[in-house]
Amino acid sequence: LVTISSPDTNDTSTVGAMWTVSIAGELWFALMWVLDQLPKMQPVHRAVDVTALDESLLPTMDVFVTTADPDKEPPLVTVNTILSILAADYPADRFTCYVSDDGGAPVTREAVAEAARFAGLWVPFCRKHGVEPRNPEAYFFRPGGTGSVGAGGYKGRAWPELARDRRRVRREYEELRLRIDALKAGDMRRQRWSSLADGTCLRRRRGTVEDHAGVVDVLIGRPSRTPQLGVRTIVDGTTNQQLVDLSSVDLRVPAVVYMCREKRHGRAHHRKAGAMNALLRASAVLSNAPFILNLDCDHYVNNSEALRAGACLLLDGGGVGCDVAFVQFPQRFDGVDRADRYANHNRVFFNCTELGLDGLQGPIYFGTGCMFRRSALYGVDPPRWRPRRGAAAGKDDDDAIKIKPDTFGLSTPLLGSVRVVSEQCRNTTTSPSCSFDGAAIGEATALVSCGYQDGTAWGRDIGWMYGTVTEDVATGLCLRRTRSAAPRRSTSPTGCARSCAGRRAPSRYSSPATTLSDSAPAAGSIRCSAWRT
Ligand SMILES: O=c1ccn([C@@H]2O[C@H](COP(=O)(O)OP(=O)(O)O[C@H]3O[C@H](CO)[C@@H](O)[C@H](O)[C@H]3O)[C@@H](O)[C@H]2O)c(=O)[nH]1
Ligand SMILES: [Mn+2]
Repeated sequence: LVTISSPDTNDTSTVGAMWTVSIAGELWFALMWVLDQLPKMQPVHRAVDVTALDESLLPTMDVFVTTADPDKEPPLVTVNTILSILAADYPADRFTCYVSDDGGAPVTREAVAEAARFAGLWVPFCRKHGVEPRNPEAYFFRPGGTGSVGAGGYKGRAWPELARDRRRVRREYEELRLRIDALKAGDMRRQRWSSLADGTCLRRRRGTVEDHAGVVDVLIGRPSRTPQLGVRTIVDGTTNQQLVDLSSVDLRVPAVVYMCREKRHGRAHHRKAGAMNALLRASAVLSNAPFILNLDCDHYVNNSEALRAGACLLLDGGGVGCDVAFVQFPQRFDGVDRADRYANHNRVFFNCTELGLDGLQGPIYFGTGCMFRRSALYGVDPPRWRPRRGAAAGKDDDDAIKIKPDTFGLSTPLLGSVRVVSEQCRNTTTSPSCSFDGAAIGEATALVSCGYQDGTAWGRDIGWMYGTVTEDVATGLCLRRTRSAAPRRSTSPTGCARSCAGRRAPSRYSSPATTLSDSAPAAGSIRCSAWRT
């Protein structure tokens, strides 16, 4: 730098300015580097032992899938995501898959119904042979998928039987793909036709329909509590041909609910945050599960034990599970490059930064692949932060929560469900009542109308935050925001302890990150399809 001089003139002022700017730049980058290193000083590596979970005490779970535009997010990708969820290793009667279709597209609705039908074969097949991953496209056709390899990676008992079953299921899956292609082709024809006939029904902005009624539709109801074994075959409806012998396999498939929130021209819809809050409300009056897993439609569950692993951390988290607001799974983008030259596996962020942040107050919520505690999304403080109002009377009523109607809106069933959840942290094992009857569906439809949130705290103090394009980061940070006084109790709550996870030092709600996918095969991770939209 010292030797730089202007060749044409003796004017040293230009050189001085350049020198100053470059030194300032270097100092800035040095500061950035130091700031970047500080959060990584205390990385926390967690391991879970899903076998320690008591099967009969597993809490219920609601899984939310968001999709918005069938042109940018192919319905086949959404179908595969849904199938990877339905086939997850979690009791079928204890979780519900909610699919939000923000575009209100008939093609998405039909594709979800196709997925629900195909799940009747795919889910028992996965259970029978313990296949991984449980996304059929990845299983059959991706380079890492075990659906095309020999007996080497096989976990089940009967290799010849797997080979036979796999051939048949693959044929069915290929037919499903063709049906979805046909749906898409039909949809495009319909659009062209209707745009000629009646332009008003196609008010579109950036690819998504902006004007449609709210719909809540139960595609698969809640299955029975007891396994349905002993059925000899699944019979193909058209050819009456035996497909797969499922005589000793549980045939139950988890419940599937299709939802499309109401959208009206000129109203603010708040993009994904609005869709997530609509899902939160609708699911509250249907299944009201204490734990919620959130996935974008192009992010599938790569490991069938992911739901159990997340539940493990939320239940126990090293003895203070009730203080854990969310568990963020790593996101890996598949299929771009096996050697990962373009860093699609996000190793620096998920294996380093997020673990470091876990050692501080918890990692950042990254929009997808995240398991939440419902009460945290409602702004309910964790038990050790609640004032001990009953202490003077010798009674600990920490769990008593004040729920104001103007916060949540006027729906009485919703307020009732919020009360149940906020009092539940000590005992997530008593499943809330779950109902998919006509009254509940009607209430859920009212809750996804676009006027419901007017004058309430949705998007501000509860649910996903509005007013930002990165609602994920904002929501994650708000969950850790300290609102009440310092903790009164330092002992861990004992009601939901399980022997499974790592250590914790939170301020308010904490949120472990998991790197489970890299450490052991019995682990959870969320994989992303090859593209991002
Ligand atoms: O009006 C909308 C817009 C989007 N989405 C859904 O939201 C998700 C994410 O939207 P996308 O446009 O795909 O954003 P990305 O940049 O791919 O997503 C990343 O960044 C977002 C904003 O930070 C996060 O919400 C996402 O979870 C994260 O994966 C997708 O499932 C969409 O279907 C809706 O449901 N309604
Ligand atoms: Mn996306």
